[in-house]
Amino acid sequence: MKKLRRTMLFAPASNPKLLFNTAIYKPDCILFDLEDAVRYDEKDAARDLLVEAFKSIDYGQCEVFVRTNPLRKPTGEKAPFGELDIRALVPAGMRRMRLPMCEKPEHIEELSALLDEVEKEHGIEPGSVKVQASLETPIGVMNALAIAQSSDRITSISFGAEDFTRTLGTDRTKAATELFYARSQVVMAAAVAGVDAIDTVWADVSDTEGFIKEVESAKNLGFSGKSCIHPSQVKEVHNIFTPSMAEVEKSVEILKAAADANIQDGGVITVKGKMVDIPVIAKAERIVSLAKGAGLIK
Ligand SMILES: CC(C)(COP(=O)(O)OP(=O)(O)OC[C@H]1O[C@@H](n2cnc3c(N)ncnc32)[C@H](O)[C@@H]1OP(=O)(O)O)[C@@H](O)C(=O)NCCC(=O)NCCSC(=O)C[C@@](O)(CC(=O)O)C(=O)O
Ligand SMILES: [Mg+2]
Repeated sequence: MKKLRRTMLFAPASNPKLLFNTAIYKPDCILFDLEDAVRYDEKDAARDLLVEAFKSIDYGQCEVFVRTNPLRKPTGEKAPFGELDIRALVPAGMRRMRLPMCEKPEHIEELSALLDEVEKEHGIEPGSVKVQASLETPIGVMNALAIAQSSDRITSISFGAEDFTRTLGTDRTKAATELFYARSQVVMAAAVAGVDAIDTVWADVSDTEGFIKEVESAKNLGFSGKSCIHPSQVKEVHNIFTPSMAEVEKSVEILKAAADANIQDGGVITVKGKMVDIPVIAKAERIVSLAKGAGLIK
């Protein structure tokens, strides 16, 4: 059954209330942020709060990620907080992290070497900490496939449109034409590497209509889910990324007919006048797997 990552709800780790409350909105994943949503002079306090949260709060079914600070500045020099974040949070229980501003496979290799060291030092199973590489610059997007294939730790890659448009030197528009090539590159790299692709945030919380259009477009492009910044966005994303009961029933019917006709490995039939062959069967299996993951069917 596919692990669903339809929603990743960002919550600044410097906000103690959000450390307690975010799971009640039932996102598939919570993404506690230590990077851009945390003031520079609150980075150490936010990390300390998050360490305590990991030790004392049960997040239930939510998969908990931390967006740490990066290990490197854009200039290539060592960045101030990334290593401190990892050395404090892995022993506290962090097993999923997003690396922001990932630009090349060497960034993942450096991170993986640090994680190897910290896991060993604390007697944690090697490779336990899984990584989502965040591609937020033209060079990061151009290197998407090499990054996605750079380590067994990578289970997903994400796209960050705010930093992407900043570093490209353009504006983020509602039409999103400036993002089309980059988004396509990210989903194709994820498909080739066999990992999930998570789309970027939508900052205008009040514009629900625009948000829904963007989420539908992300799903149609091939993303597995979307980063969210506000609880109100979670339900909309789940609605769009969860198959409807009509789709599920149709898929179950296709799978049953394919099994009865024994065409899983080749051959063609029609179901309700529509052709069913290997790709159609595979898509029906995907829908059934998503429906099981969402608890729609057993
Ligand atoms: C925007 C705002 C301050 C508004 O808060 P407000 O409190 O004014 O909102 P209200 O509507 O009043 O909240 C109603 C109730 O919901 C609760 N509530 C609100 N938000 C909640 C939440 N997130 N989690 C749990 N609970 C929440 C709240 O506590 C209240 O609870 P209650 O009082 O009990 O009713 C808040 O949402 C917030 O901080 N968002 C996250 C911001 C953030 O992390 N940004 C960085 C990530 S993006 C980025 O970096 C771009 C990127 O890097 C990457 C990429 O794109 O992927 C790139 O380059 O592109
Ligand atoms: Mg960013």
